[in-house]
Amino acid sequence: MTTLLAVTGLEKRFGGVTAGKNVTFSLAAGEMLAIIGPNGAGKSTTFNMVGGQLKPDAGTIVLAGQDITGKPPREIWRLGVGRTFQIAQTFVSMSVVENVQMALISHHGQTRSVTGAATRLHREAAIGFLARVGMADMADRPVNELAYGDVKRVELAIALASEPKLLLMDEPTAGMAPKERTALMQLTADIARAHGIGVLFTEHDMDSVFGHADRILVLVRGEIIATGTPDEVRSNQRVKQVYLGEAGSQAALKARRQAAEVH
Ligand SMILES: Nc1ncnc2c1ncn2[C@@H]1O[C@H](COP(=O)(O)OP(=O)(O)OP(=O)(O)O)[C@@H](O)[C@H]1O
Repeated sequence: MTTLLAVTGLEKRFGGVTAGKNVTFSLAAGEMLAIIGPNGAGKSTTFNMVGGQLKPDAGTIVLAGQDITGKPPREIWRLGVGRTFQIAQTFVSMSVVENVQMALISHHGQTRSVTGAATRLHREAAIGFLARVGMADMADRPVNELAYGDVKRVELAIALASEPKLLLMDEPTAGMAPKERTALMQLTADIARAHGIGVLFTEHDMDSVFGHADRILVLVRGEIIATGTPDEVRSNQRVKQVYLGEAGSQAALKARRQAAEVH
């Protein structure tokens, strides 16, 4: 598999706190990589260094052969690192398709030239992205009338509209019911594989992680203590000791079995 993202020796300190220490990993196109670990382990820090919101103290981040280390977020986004965001309150009264059109307008750098014509621009392309997430038939509904799981799918379509090579998802299933979580993660994995998009995500929900990640990276106090397939990570003794515990390990096993039934 081709390496999409290569992260080498990232370091980040906040005063006396080590939030990243020799963080090294790679991610292939079409791969779902989860970062897990206890609160304060450095998951968001790692994420934000890849997205450009934080500058690493040391180390390199290479995306599709291009060094993006320490570049500003907007440039990193332009070079192909997308991110899912909650739809802002100001946009929820707009329709589903208009939200995706706005993302396309921004992606094509047309924000300044748009006046009142936004409703017509990129409508077809926007519906194409909605079709990818199974929301084309809801295109003209206002976002604030949708069920929460559907809002999450629209957020995914918005992120896809910038045609990212790599998609960052920070706790994508937070606040969702278990069934909706599975559906969103499965949809994300299908899209990632079909379009060769790499997905880096953090998640506290063990079912989402162990059921849908291709590989998992375990961070503790800024350091990677294990990387591997869900089964390798689940049965790793150190991970069991310092993070999952017996209950977490059992939950992970259950998630693996459920995922195997679905596939
Ligand atoms: N801007 C900052 N200033 C100072 N300390 C910070 C800052 N951001 C993070 N930290 C510290 O760095 C460590 C790692 O934090 P980070 O948010 O990356 O962890 P996390 O794994 O994402 O945690 P959580 O699961 O709670 O979201 C923590 O000790 C945190 O307090």
